[in-house]
Formats: sequence, structure tokens, C-alpha cells
Amino acid sequence: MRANLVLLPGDGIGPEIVAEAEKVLKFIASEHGHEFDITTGEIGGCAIDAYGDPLPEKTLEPCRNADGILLGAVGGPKWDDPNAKTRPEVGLLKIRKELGLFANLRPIKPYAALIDASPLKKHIIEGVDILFVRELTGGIYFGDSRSWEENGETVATNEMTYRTSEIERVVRVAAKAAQTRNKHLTSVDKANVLEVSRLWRKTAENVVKKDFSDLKYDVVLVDAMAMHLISRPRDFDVVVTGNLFGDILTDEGSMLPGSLGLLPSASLGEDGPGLYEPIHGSAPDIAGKGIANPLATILAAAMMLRHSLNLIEEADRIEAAVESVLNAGHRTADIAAGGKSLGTVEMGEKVLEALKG
Ligand SMILES: NC(=O)C1=CN([C@@H]2O[C@H](COP(=O)(O)OP(=O)(O)OC[C@H]3O[C@@H](n4cnc5c(N)ncnc54)[C@H](O)[C@@H]3O)[C@@H](O)[C@H]2O)C=CC1
Ligand SMILES: CC(C)CC(=O)C(=O)O
Ligand SMILES: [Mg+2]
Repeated sequence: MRANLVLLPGDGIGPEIVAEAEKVLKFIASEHGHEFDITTGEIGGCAIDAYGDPLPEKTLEPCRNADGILLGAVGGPKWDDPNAKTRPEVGLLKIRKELGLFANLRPIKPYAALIDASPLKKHIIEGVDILFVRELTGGIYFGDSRSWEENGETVATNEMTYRTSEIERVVRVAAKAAQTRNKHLTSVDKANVLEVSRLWRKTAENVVKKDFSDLKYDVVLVDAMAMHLISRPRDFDVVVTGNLFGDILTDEGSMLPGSLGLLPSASLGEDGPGLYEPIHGSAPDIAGKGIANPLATILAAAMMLRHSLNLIEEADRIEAAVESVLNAGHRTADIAAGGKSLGTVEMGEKVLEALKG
């Protein structure tokens, strides 16, 4: 098949990890007779430096016409000046919004070989298989924000807003996913305090009652969910929640497999290209050292093949290669548990070797 793929490496470790995923994509193309037309664009801090804009039209336009987009990460201390006109993260929020990518799929399935990498006990993480569906284009990250002076001090506010239609569509995505899995959907909110969460709860319940009555359905408050996620994670199948709660809970959830560097994600809309990225950020503390774990980005590339290009066999093959590399004992520093570790490029090479068989 022919496919237009756009790579957006971004900042910090972004270029290092996307380079390894690109090698995997090129290998898969050559092995399976596909033609991937791969172009690269700037987003985030590097785009601010080059164009004064974290998401210039020059980057966005090819993305609109792409079959799939693979992003590294944006941001870093260089662009953290609170007085700066714009921030790298604005580019990320904007591309998600512009492409209508309202559903962010974040699977969490610990690897048997990595039991020691997790800070949690074996009996807690064994058998865990959770799919988080995080709403991605609404909520507090997209609400009005402002700050002002009042009574000699500064006040700042961010609004969290959701519309019924925004909640309905993401709950539908999650409920459909649950139907193909273990038929259990959990909605996470803070309906004991937030008006917006009361709308979320009522809307989610209506959708499930009307169209997904075959599912086991429950609701959990977000503070309790933060605890249940690491005390009884096996009890969850598909979890649907808003933008902020999903962002935080999935970083926490990365401790089930043992590292942020292992979790990929797919951001999907009604139609158009999907955007695929690791769930982590630009990791400025390790950027440039060649030690970042590229596996989350390689797994994000596999999700792109699966969800946007319908190349299921190829996606399965990459995921199996990652698993076999871990089974063989290869580790980057984040999952080495103090043992011997490989660099980013070496880990990428191990995945390629596993793909070659
Ligand atoms: N999707 C994106 O582009 C995201 C961007 N960010 C941005 O990234 C910057 C740094 O944010 P942080 O809070 O430090 O979060 P982070 O996710 O970049 O890093 C948190 C910790 O995890 C480690 N880590 C992350 N990815 C890793 C990998 N692949 N291999 C090994 N270790 C890894 C880092 O070294 C760090 O210790 C900020 O500017 C933030 O806004 C944060 C989250 C997501
Ligand atoms: C700009 C942030 C919302 C990025 C982030 O932390 C995420 O999407 O996980
Ligand atoms: Mg995050």
C-alpha cells in the first residue's frame, strides 16, 4: 500500500525516539512491499525557534492530508519563560483540536518480562490490561483562561467546560472498544464536586443505558481511581474520562508496566488522519544523552499501522518484536532496575534485529 506519513519529532528526546520508530517503519515498508512517503515537520519549541509559531501552517497542512502522523514530544525549559508569547504545548493542543482528535486511546498492559521494572508487586500487575480513553479536545485545557490583579495580588483562572455532544462521542468510542474487549466500562469523574462532572456522569450513563446495555458499567470518582489504579488495576477494562483526569491517571498508570517510556497512544477523530505519540513528554532531564526509551514511540508507530492504515499483521509484528526484545532481557535505563542498560539507538537496533528474526 502507499501511505503518506508525517513525522513530527518535536523537542527534547522527541527527535531521538522518532528516529528509531522511523527505522522500524522503513523496515516494515520494505519487508511488506509498502510505499511509505515519509515527510517531517516542526512542532513545539523547535517550530517557535524556526517560525515564531508552535504549529505553523507549513506543518499543519501536510498533516491534514496525511494518512498517519507520528509525534515525539514538545516542550522544555528553553521555552518555559512565563512571559513568552506562546509555548510549545500550545502547538500540541492546537494540532489535536484542528484535526478533531477527540479520543485518545492509551493502552496499559504490563509485560511479563518487566515485572521487576514496576515499583508495584507482582500479584498486583499480573494480568492487567486496561484501555484508557481520554477525551482530548475539550475540558480545562481548552477552556477560557485569564489572570488579573485584584486587591494587590494576582488571580488566575481556567474554565473546565464540556458539552453533551463532546461527552457522548468519546463515551461511544470507549463503549465500542469495551464491546470488543471484556465488556466492562468505567467512567471516571468528580461528580461529587464539579458541575461539569455531573453532566459527564449523566451523559455517559444515558449513552450506555441507551446503546450499550450489554456492558458492565460503573463510575468511580477520580481521587479514588488514582488509588484503585495501583491497588486493584486488574478490575478495570476500558476507562473513559476527561482530558485532565486522563492525562494524570495514565502517567500514574505507566508505573504498572514500569515506565512512561513504554506507553504509546493513538489520538483519533471521526475521520481524517490519526495522530500517534508516546504518552510521555520531551524529558529534558535526559535529552541529548542517547538514553531515552524508544519503545513507546515504536509502539505508537505500530498503533498507527493498526488504526490508520489497517496494517494489522505489520502492527502485530512490531508489538511482538518489542515483547521479544524485552523477553531477551534488553533494557534501557528507565526499565533496567539498576542492571545493565542500552542506549536509545541500541534499543532501536534490538527491535530491528527481532523484526528481521
Ligand atoms: N505529549 C507531549 O509532547 C508532552 C509534553 N510534555 C512536556 O515535556 C516537558 C517535560 O515534562 P515532564 O514533566 O518532565 O514530563 P516527561 O514525560 O517529559 O518526563 C517525566 C520523567 O519521565 C522520564 N521519561 C519520559 N519519557 C521517557 C523515555 N522515553 N525514556 C526514559 N525516560 C523517560 C523523564 O526523563 C522524566 O524523568 C514539559 O515541557 C512538558 O510540558 C509533557 C507531557 C507530554
Ligand atoms: C500539553 C499536555 C496536555 C501534554 C500531555 O501531558 C499529554 O497529552 O499527555
Ligand atoms: Mg501527559
